Amino acid sequence: MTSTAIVETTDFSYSYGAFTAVQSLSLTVREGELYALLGTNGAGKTTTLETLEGHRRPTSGSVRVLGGDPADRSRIRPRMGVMLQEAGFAGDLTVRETVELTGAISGRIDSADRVLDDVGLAAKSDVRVGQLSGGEKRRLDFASAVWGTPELLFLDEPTTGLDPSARDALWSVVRSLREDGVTIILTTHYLEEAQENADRIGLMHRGVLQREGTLEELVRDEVSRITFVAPPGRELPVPPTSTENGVVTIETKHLQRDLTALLSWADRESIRLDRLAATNSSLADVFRSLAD
Ligand SMILES: Nc1ncnc2c1ncn2[C@@H]1O[C@H](COP(=O)(O)OP(=O)(O)OP(=O)(O)O)[C@@H](O)[C@H]1O
Repeated sequence: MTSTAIVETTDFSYSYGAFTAVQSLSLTVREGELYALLGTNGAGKTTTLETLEGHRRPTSGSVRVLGGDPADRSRIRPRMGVMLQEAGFAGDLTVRETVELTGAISGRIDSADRVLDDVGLAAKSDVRVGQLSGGEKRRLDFASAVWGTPELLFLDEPTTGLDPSARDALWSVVRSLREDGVTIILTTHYLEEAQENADRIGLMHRGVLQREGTLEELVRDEVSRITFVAPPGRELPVPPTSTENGVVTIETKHLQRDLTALLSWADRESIRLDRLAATNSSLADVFRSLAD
């Protein structure tokens, strides 16, 4: 990975009137990275994306995209693909006409057959956009964003409304774009998608970037859980965090050490640990710790 900053914000804030939606955000996304901007509802993710895309001017602070001002449309447009939450295509154009029109506006060169095939819309190319299902419209949004392989791609909740196979197909296109070196900024409420695909993750809450790092860095300080049902009245080798309806829960930051202690003890004492499960800390745990 090279060290060129593709997106760089310094102390960026955005206010809607008296309400500050994004507060002092300093963020750097480097060339070839997939950065997932996650957060609670109303955290300021879309406002941030819309500013990076050049649709809003920062209230204060600086925002640089591809080395300059994102509002400089003629410079940025050929280099950037954007999949908004709602695109608003003209309903009377066909799928092919739409993707060719938005492609022409981008200034990048591509073929409608190739792009529509990639996103699974080849069979719908002559259908009018107004007749598409919600999920098919999302795929058309995606097709327009990836037309001509932009250097920088914004995906705002790209898989919302997609069925599991359409979701897999979208991620397979995203992975091949990554192989081509495309820098991607994503927002999603599907944490497992960020967990699987992002190089780095930023977590926003109430306008503030609260945590940022790789998945490993983010979950490092969260607790893992061991649960089981053990015969009552036996002293456990690791103190339980809670016991409810006979199910013992041990919360720990040392999963391997405590699980080894527990299993060795059970083996020595010939104790059966029913319904034994060990769960690693996940992004969902980090996420929950954000919200009050
Ligand atoms: N046009 C607007 N006028 C006034 N307030 C707005 C406007 N657009 C957004 N907001 C407010 O700004 C805050 C941030 O909104 P934003 O859409 O950026 O959040 P988000 O993180 O994308 O949320 P979600 O995950 O729910 O889509 C919210 O409290 C929202 O109500």
